[in-house]
Amino acid sequence: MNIIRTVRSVAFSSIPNRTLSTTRSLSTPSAQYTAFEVNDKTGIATLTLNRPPVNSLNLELLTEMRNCLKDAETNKCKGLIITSSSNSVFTAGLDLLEMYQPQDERVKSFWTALQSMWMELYGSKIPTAAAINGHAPAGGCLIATACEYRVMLPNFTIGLNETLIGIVAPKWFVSAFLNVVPRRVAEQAITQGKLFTTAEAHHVGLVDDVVNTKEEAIAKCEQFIASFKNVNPYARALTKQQFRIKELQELEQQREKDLQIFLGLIMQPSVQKAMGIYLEGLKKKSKKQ
Ligand SMILES: CCCCCCCCCC/C=C\CC(=O)SCCNC(=O)CCNC(=O)[C@H](O)C(C)(C)COP(=O)(O)OP(=O)(O)OC[C@H]1O[C@@H](n2cnc3c(N)ncnc32)[C@H](O)[C@@H]1OP(=O)(O)O
Repeated sequence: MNIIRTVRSVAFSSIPNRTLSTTRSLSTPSAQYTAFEVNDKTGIATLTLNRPPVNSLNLELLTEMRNCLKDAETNKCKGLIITSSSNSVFTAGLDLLEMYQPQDERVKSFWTALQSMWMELYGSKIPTAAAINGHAPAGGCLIATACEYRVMLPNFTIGLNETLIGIVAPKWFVSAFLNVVPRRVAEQAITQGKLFTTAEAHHVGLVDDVVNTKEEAIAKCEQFIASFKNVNPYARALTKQQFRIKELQELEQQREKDLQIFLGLIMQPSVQKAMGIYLEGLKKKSKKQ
């Protein structure tokens, strides 16, 4: 696999136009699981999740994602695309190992990092798009629905499958899902823990477009971001905020309560048992392959 490096704090306005190389990626020693590149010509940033084998979202990956999101906004990038370095998994969602038999302080930091990353992405002032080039269960779906636009490759799955693991998708997971699919579809799917195939997701509006390759997916995201080229960025950001402020304020005001509810739920012996069985099943399946 290519080693992807990360750019930090590169002001887009300070990047000269270059004809040969059109992306800039600098390394920072702290970035382990993400690549962050800014296209010199378009000003669009791409955040690539790179934590093999399945990009499961642990504390470190979530923290890196948040830093990249902040950088994209601070550096006035024209938009942000999130994708994966894997050919088959966008992200497998939250790292179950962070929640199974967890250490007290770490699991608190983990959930707090998830809240922060989500608020940064959902509330981002710049246009955001997900190029979903693989499976996107649970936390993967959360990231996709926090973006303004989603394009997906065929024959993968996406959805909030928490109930199948014996856990509950918090309200803010559900509210972002509700932005993109009708309430009746959402209630049925989330209570069932349904994972939609790409075709089903497209049918219900969970994804906006379906294309065959990652390159086409990135191009679609770029087109979406370019569709704002004649729109005042400040007016756009304030307008977007009007649509999203309620969920953001709700979580901001209830962060501690949300954390305590999360801890209370995952620390229940029955939930730990269900998670253990689920993880065991994943490991058995993985060994058979
Ligand atoms: C009232 C309000 C209350 C609120 C309370 C809050 C409660 C908590 C809410 C938590 C919310 C979020 C939930 C999540 O995001 S949980 C994660 C859900 N994810 C999944 O179910 C996906 C599981 N994975 C898969 O289905 C598959 O891995 C895949 C993504 C389809 C990819 O398949 P694959 O064949 O390519 O890879 P596979 O062989 O299965 O896996 C390779 C190794 O990776 C391990 N693994 C997979 N997923 C995870 C994961 N999410 N976390 C940790 N580890 C994972 C897998 O076990 C294999 O490991 P190994 O190689 O055997 O060691």
